[in-house]
Order: sequence, then structure tokens, then C-alpha cells
Amino acid sequence: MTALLQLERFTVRYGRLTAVNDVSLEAKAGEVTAVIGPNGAGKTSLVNAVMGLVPFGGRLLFPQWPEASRSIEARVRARISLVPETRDLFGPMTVLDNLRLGAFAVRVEPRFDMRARIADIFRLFPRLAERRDQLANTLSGGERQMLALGRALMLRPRFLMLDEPSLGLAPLIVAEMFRIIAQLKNEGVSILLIEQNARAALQLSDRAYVLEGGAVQLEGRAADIAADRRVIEAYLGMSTAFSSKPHERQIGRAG
Ligand SMILES: Nc1ncnc2c1ncn2[C@@H]1O[C@H](COP(=O)(O)OP(=O)(O)OP(=O)(O)O)[C@@H](O)[C@H]1O
Repeated sequence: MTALLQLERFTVRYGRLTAVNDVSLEAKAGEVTAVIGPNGAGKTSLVNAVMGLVPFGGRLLFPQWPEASRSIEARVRARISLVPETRDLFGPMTVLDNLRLGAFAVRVEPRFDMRARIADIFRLFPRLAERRDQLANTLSGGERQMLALGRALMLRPRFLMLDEPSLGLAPLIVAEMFRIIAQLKNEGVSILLIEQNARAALQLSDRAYVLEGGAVQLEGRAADIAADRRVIEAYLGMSTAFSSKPHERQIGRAG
């Protein structure tokens, strides 16, 4: 399948600290590509640099949209979207206005229909519809994550990057979030998924990369990575968000 994103010897440095070291990675069309790894592995640095928010070394290519690697604006115009770990909502603005801003870059396109797009998002997240006039900074953690994802979807992204969509969410909301990511995948959105919740990420991914200390330690089909003894010991032993045993579930901040 065709690659949407190709990284070659991709490196991110902050002064003397190398956060991402010589990473080669490919994300293919129609697939979910997961990047898992512990705190400080370089996952956020990687995805922020791919979006153009942080400088990088090495090669970054969007083979289908060569112009997209030039600037953040060009990436957005190519309908590449990032939901950052920090959510970055416009706190003093309403849910509705945050969604409208998500389509800012494409609102002049022919046949653009703001109402239809907002209706799509509200179908996906009925909770947001109920809170359409509420200010973003008064939403719960789970609602904020829904709004951040909804805002990114206003672009109708062809390539969606999600940085820790389950972070800080209660187990039920985490399950809901992964259900929606699976639905987006079924609708044909190509996704780069950064996650610490390795079990859930590997379940819905096609390919996966394990990042540690800024470098790729393992890569392959998600099913093979999930069956790898080192991954089971390091990442899957305690990651039990979907465990059927309540006492094993992760304790998350209430959504
Ligand atoms: N702006 C920055 N300036 C200096 N160092 C940074 C900066 N951002 C990140 N780092 C460092 O780079 C390394 C990788 O951080 P990064 O946030 O990319 O990791 P991560 O895998 O996303 O971690 P987490 O899962 O905890 O979010 C860390 O050692 C971090 O302290």
C-alpha cells in the first residue's frame, strides 16, 4: 500500500538533548500506524516535528502531497491534522466556535458546507452537541479530548495524527475514544496513533513502532508486536484498560 508519510533518519534535538534519534518510519494509506513507548521516549517530539511545530533533521516526505512538507499551513491545506497531547483548545470560546475554527483553512473550498461538517461531528460526539454553547475551558477532560478530535475532523483529514488520545481519561471514555478511532479507520482515514496504552493501540493498529530513548527498538505488524515477549513484559503486563476484571483496570482521571 502507498506510503502517506515517510521518515528517514529523522532526528529532533532540543539543544544538546536528542529526543528523536535517526528514526525511519512509514505510515501507509488506509492504515493505523501506532507509535508506542514509555514516558520521554520521544513520541510527542516526533509527531510535533512531523506536523512542523518543532524543527527536525533528516528526511520527511508526504509522497502523495509533496508540497505538504514545506510548512504547517501547507500540511493543513493537504488535510493533514494533528490532535496534540495538550489538546490546545480555544478555552474562552464555545464548542461550536472551536469546531468552526477547525475548518478555517478549508472554508473557502468549493462546496464547503460548515453546517454539514458540524452535523457530522455532532453525530459522532452527541455529548458535544448537547454542549455546543458551552465554553471549551469548562468542559471535562473527556469532553475536551472529544472536542480536540472533533475540531481536527472538521478538516476531513486524509492523514490524522493523534497524540495520546486516551491520556488522563476514565476507562469508559478511553474505550469510547478507541471505538471512534476504529470507526474513523473504517471510514478510510489514515492514522498515526501515539499511545502509552499499548494494548488498546496495538489492537486497532495495522503496524506499530516501539520507540525508546528516541530510537525505534521494534517495528512490524501490530499483531506481531503485541505477541513479542519483550513488548508483553514491558508494556502489556500492566496496561489493562480493556481488562474484563475491574480490579485490573487503569485508574484514569474522570472524564
Ligand atoms: N521543548 C523541549 N525542550 C527541551 N527538552 C524537551 C522539550 N520537549 C521534550 N523534551 C525532552 O525530550 C524528550 C522526549 O520528550 P517527548 O515529550 O517527545 O516524549 P514522549 O515519548 O512524548 O513522552 P510522554 O509519553 O511522557 O509524553 C524528553 O526527555 C523531554 O524531556
